[in-house]
Amino acid sequence: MNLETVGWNLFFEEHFYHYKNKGLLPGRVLGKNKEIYTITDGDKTFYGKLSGKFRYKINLSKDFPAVGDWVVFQTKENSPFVYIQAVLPRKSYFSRKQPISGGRKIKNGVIVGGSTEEQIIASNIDKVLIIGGLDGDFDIRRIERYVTLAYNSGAVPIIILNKVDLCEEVDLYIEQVRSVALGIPILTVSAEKNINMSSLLGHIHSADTIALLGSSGVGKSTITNFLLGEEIQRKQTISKATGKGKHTTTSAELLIHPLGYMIIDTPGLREVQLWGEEDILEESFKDVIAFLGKCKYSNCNHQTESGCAIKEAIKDGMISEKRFESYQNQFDELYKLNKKRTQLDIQMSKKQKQRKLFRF
Ligand SMILES: Nc1nc2c(ncn2[C@@H]2O[C@H](COP(=O)(O)OP(=O)(O)OP(=O)(O)O)[C@@H](O)[C@H]2O)c(=O)[nH]1
Ligand SMILES: [Zn+2]
Repeated sequence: MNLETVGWNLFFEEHFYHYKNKGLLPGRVLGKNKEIYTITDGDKTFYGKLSGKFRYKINLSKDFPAVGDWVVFQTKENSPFVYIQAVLPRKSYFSRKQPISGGRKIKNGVIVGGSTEEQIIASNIDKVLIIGGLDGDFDIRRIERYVTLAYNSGAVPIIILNKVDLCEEVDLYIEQVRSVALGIPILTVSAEKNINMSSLLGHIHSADTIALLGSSGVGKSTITNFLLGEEIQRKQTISKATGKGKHTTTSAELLIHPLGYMIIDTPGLREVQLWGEEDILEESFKDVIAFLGKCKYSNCNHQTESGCAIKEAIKDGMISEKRFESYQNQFDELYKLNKKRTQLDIQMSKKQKQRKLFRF
């Protein structure tokens, strides 16, 4: 066992304490293929299945092991598999809403209708790299969403503006990003031309687990390749797209660099949506929230009312209209989600009760 090399620390050690004397072992989930989990203890690789007891105990998608999780398992003599008994609490995680029943539609890029459940995409991440491209596809509103997601995950965000080789007005972009990413480091790099990539390496330490967020084409694969080196990519990835020689991520995986840092590369992370309570915006929209509650009327809609602190802040250039609009959009999205979540919680507890009645 060489647990520290794959991110083990005091947090997990404390939670493992209950299992320590029961002949159980800890390991980190590197990937999942159907019902089989690939697990490492820093030295050896194991193939794990859920134990019957654990499977019976869990109901929700978020209770299943996810890539990056620390699990507790039991080995069985003469079995090629180990048996997962528990998932240790997550220090940080990315989740998304997963539609679990029909009747859903996509409206303005947001899933509406149907039932929703939280699905963990990547767990125990230390740093999240939010990637934007300094080219024609630059999208500040996207970066703004990723900032909310990053804060909500509990990981430390770092913003990377890639393709600096294609951009002549870098400062203008940095200024825009700074206004939606308060207090987050912003690095301008070119992964392809290897410009300023050492500044990124300076933010990454041994035993760090890293995830990358960003729209299609901003350079996530190029940055991942840079960080991991071609060799690891070739050895560990599952397939390459035919013809283009481009790396495609077909399933979630945690890739380990010999220097000790790890990257979680999952297709799910690439299309992640907001999930959380409305208050997750407190961190990412500090600038807007500072003015909320300061309007003359407590039920102010921030439209045409007199004494509206938001309208005044916009007029005075303290916040931009677009920024407030983004806040409202993200808030609405979370509000709708949480209404649905409450319904789902009621459904789930009914289901649990039925199961209990059936068994006892
Ligand atoms: N000029 C320039 N091009 C880059 C740079 N980094 C990546 N690219 C190019 O941008 C394109 C997209 O890069 P990828 O790394 O595949 O982007 P991605 O974010 O992984 O995209 P998806 O796999 O669609 O999510 C490729 O053609 C890269 O060669 C850069 O620093 N400068
Ligand atoms: Zn107002």
